[in-house]
Amino acid sequence: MSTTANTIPLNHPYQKELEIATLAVKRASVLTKKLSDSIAITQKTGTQIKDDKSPVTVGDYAAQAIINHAIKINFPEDEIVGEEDADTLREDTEESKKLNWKISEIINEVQVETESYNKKIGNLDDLNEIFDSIDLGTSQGGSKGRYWALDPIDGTKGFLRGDQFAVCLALIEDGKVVLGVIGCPNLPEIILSNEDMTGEVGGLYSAVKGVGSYYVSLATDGFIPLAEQEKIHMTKTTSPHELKVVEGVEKGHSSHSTQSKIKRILGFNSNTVGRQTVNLDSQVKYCVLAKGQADIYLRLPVSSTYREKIWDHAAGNILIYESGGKVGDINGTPLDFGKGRYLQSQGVLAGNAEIFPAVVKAVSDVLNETQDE
Ligand SMILES: Nc1ncnc2c1ncn2[C@@H]1O[C@H](COP(=O)(O)OS(=O)(=O)O)[C@@H](OP(=O)(O)O)[C@H]1O
Ligand SMILES: [Mg+2]
Ligand SMILES: [Mg+2]
Ligand SMILES: [Mg+2]
Repeated sequence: MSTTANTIPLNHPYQKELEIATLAVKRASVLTKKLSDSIAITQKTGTQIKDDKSPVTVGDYAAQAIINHAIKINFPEDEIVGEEDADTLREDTEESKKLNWKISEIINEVQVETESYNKKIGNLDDLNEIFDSIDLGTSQGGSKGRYWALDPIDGTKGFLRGDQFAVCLALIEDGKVVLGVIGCPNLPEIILSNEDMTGEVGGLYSAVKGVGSYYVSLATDGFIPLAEQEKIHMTKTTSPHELKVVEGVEKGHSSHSTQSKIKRILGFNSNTVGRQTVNLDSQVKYCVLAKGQADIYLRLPVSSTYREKIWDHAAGNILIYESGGKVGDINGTPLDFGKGRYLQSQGVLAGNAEIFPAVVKAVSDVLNETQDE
């Protein structure tokens, strides 16, 4: 536990929001971890074809139902910008029936396993309640008022590969993120390189505006007050040989070739680039950065028309700021979460406060050079 732990005020802002968000994300993390483990087992035994997307679909809907319900019963005035809606589930088809059965079964199972949470975040009893809860996620967001941004499973592709994924929830007020909670069910505590990831698997990362960023094992029971969690910090590293970059796995989500050019400008060479790059799906990238296990996150756009969704970055954004880092678009301009369900800007860069200006400069050099070609 951190030596600075006792400096956290017991009555920090957003205490109730943090407790509810934590219990909801934890319950959803238990659920998605079960599904993720079931994919790993069936893949090993060969009983399931690799591109069967049903576990991730069940997980997406079930996790959104659980988290939306927790928000609704505690903060009935708040809106939710959620990734999913229940339109498909309401269809009268055999496929939907099968899916619905699986969704209610796993929700029931997890509610029994985490029964002590029911007092605070309630429970879902029937399918209509589940559909209605999923459909609470239709808010358009914006620059006024209070709403939550939810990605019930971020890193769908990672989930299906048995790699990294995250349950991500953020609270936004007047377009600014004020709280973020990320459950990382498959994330080892120590990330050294693509080949070297060790320690306990499963982490919970939380940040509250003005209070800080914190880590606690997902295996802990219930809500652990921030004073008892580990306070985490970004690095201050600027030395080219010590820098570590996190980037995505999917080449369709970020431009690995542009990122290679940027890394070269930052001083990486062909001998060190492997050790200095860690590829991870989902917002676990922000968590690894906030915990001081990497210094830079590069997400250079592959297409000029793609706009990032707010639920893909809101929780990670506050985690970086509250641990002492910076986040921006390809120009280094802070991300604006008050423009609706999408960001208007392109790409994402994050880094420790010392290295961030050099990253923005390297990105600008590479993008200008590409334009001239
Ligand atoms: N073209 C393109 N560019 C950028 N981002 C895209 C693109 N297409 C999809 N997405 C979104 O990427 C989300 C997953 O991001 P990751 O960080 O996991 O991608 S990566 O595999 O690690 O590169 C993923 O979130 P989930 O759907 O929740 O998995 C998508 O919202
Ligand atoms: Mg996502
Ligand atoms: Mg998702
Ligand atoms: Mg998606």
